[in-house]
Amino acid sequence: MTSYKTIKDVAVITIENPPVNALSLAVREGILDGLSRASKDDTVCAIVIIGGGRTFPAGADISEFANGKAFTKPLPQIIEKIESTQKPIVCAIHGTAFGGGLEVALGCHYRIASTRSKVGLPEVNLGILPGAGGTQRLPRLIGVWLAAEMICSGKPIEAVDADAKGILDDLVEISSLESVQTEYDKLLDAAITLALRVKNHSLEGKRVSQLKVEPVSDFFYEQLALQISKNARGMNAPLQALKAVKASAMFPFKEGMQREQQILGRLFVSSQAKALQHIFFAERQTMKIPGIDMKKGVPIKFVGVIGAGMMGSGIAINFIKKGIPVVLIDAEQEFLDRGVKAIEDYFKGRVKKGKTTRFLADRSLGYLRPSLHYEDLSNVDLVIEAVFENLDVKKSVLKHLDEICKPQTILCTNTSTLDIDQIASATNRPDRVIGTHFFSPANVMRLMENVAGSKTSERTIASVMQISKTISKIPVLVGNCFGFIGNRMLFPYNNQANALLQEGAFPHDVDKVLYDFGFPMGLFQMSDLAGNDIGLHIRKAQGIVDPSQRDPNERYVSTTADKLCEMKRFGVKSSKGWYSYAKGSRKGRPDKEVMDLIVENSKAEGFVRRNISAKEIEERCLYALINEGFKCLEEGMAYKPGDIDIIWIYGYGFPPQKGGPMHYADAVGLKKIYDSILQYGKADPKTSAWKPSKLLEQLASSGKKLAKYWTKKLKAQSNL
Ligand SMILES: CCCCCCC[C@H](O)CC(=O)SCCNC(=O)CCNC(=O)[C@H](O)C(C)(C)COP(=O)([O-])OP(=O)([O-])OC[C@H]1O[C@@H](n2cnc3c(N)ncnc32)[C@H](O)[C@@H]1OP(=O)([O-])[O-]
Ligand SMILES: NC(=O)c1ccc[n+]([C@@H]2O[C@H](COP(=O)([O-])OP(=O)(O)OC[C@H]3O[C@@H](n4cnc5c(N)ncnc54)[C@H](O)[C@@H]3O)[C@@H](O)[C@H]2O)c1
Repeated sequence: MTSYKTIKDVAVITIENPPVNALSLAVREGILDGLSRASKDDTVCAIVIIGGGRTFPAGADISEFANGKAFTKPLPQIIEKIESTQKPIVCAIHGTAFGGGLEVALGCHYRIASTRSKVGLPEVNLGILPGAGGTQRLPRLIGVWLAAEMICSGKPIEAVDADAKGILDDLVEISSLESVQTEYDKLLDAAITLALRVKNHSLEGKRVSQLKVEPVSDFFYEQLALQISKNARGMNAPLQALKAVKASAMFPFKEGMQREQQILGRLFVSSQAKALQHIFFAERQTMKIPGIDMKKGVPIKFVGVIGAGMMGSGIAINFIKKGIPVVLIDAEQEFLDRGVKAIEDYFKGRVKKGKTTRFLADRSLGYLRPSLHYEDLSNVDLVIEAVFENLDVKKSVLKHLDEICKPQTILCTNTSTLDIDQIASATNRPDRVIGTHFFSPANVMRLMENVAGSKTSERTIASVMQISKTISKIPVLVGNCFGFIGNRMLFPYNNQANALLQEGAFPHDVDKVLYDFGFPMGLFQMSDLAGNDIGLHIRKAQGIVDPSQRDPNERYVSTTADKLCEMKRFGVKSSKGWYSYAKGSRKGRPDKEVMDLIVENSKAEGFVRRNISAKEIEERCLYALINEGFKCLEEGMAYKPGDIDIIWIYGYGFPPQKGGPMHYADAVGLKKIYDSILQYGKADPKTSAWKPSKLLEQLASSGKKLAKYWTKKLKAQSNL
């Protein structure tokens, strides 16, 4: 896990724990061993600590938090040992020196970094704080203001910025074209040169823990706490981290460290830390699917996008930003021009905001080729259609593509609801047809539901999952069912919100509960933002708007939603929907007209309105959502509970500190949820969403947790 060598009388401790050199127990032991050897060897005049491969450690080994290994030879002790070593220690940073990695660097006496590297303390994103002295050393090095900002936001910074802030002693210029090996060689060279230069220098002023912290006024802490409460609403760790930073300015180092460790201890066992660490791993597990070998994917070097509308133009941006050429097709010149303009405007905006340069923006735009002719797609490796949501239109587009594209081309559909198998049946290559469900805005939202049809091949799945990663998306493979996973689960959740209106609640009551739970906005606000006509369109396609076509045994909850559309209350775009909006504003106000309509409809539909508690609103919306998640798992439409959590966090704003709906279900207790579902179902027998999932029933009665049960199940499958 570490190696040791000497170069020109400098001991070099190299951390070798790929892929990110996490500071596992074996690494910590290796560092201790290296320090001891170097201290004892009289020929060694200085020490360099460097990461092997592509990076300096990206942090403590997160998997050791759950199994308790983090407490054996804990990192704070190792860093204390580094700092107190009598020979100068130079830390050489490339890649990402994050969390414990940066804390190790802060324990070293000198720090140099490649200009390509990044440093940061992202622990708050995992529900904890920099717990190896980061909250005490960083303020001593760069001052409370800058340190608090970095620690409480968790955002990494570029090496050049870190140098300007005073974190680094020197930078090693590395161009973007140089290989990681060249970067490593140059960095090591510079580190040894620096080590030899300072070998006889006193370490006075080089041990960061001995530096003084300039106190700042309480006003600063209050302002930052306010900002944190707004930007990281509902998250505990950033505010607790701020307390630890404050301690650095109030107490000597040793006492500050005690405060840091006390706060860390509390955060470590918090439900938020568990949830956020679950999300960290779940996000990285989406590519691991039983029976799919991701290495079987074929490289995608040339892409076609059909439909230059809102989704098509956003989808095209993802590829050209990564230098993958795109032919963008539309049926009409006017719509093609509009799509191209939207793409150009996007890049102009980025240049204006300083997020890219004119040169890079032009280079990306150079990869875009607008066209009205399908024939220009004859050579692409993959095509994504984003034309109107109509089965016949999509089938005819895919049939045409099947005739024009080379036989290996993968044909993707961005449908939100339609059956992938039916769309694939229009082609002679159903094995190469797959759903790629982007979320709007497609160039911003990181989630992609990739939908496998019954005939989609392993190669097609692997290719699409890989290209999704290449364009920086978080791909989740899902099964082919109505609404896939995200929208399918949205239906019962939304259904309960509307049912609550019939029984006594108003939109702002429901939305407040969901906002307080941690969603960025409630369901009615979301519906107003997306456009209430979308829901109506779906209900019409389901044939449930016309009372004569409805199943009399299923409760209909959308009378008010339907009437809102009749009244042209489509939402923000028409300045009125569930709420009313001042022109140009997205902040809605409760509207008497809507409230009267809700009361009138309740009466007409035979409900006696009652006060509904926040607890009931929360339970009904969330438990209906969770029950559907269980059904997706038992039907094999979702492969892992964590996949569902990722979809809901990245696609629908489920609060990450609660870990996603399936993690949250385990935290609440499956028996409690199951019993409540039975109770709500008894009171409302005409809502099929209350029919409990078999899987939920089985786990609730056996007292098992979903996460454990599923991990065991997947293990058993992979051993078959
Ligand atoms: C007394 C108590 C003592 C406690 C002291 C606390 C000390 C400290 O303050 C706490 C920390 O450092 S907290 C940590 C603070 N640091 C952070 O929060 C940084 C977390 N890491 C990242 O942000 C990203 O991984 C990078 C940007 C580093 C690389 O991105 P990329 O190139 O897209 O790569 P990728 O796909 O993301 O990962 C590749 C593989 O590495 C795995 N893995 C990664 N980091 C890991 C870790 N720390 N650990 C374990 N594993 C880690 C990852 O799961 C994946 O595994 P798989 O099996 O192949 O799926
Ligand atoms: N809008 C969303 O929020 C969203 C989210 C996820 C998925 N989707 C799905 O993405 C698809 C597109 O949605 P949108 O909102 O971008 O629609 P849109 O109406 O903005 O764009 C559709 C474009 O397709 C073009 N088009 C229609 N038929 C064509 C054909 N035969 N050949 C070439 N071009 C053709 C139209 O001219 C138009 O420019 C739909 O299937 C939709 O369900 C939409």
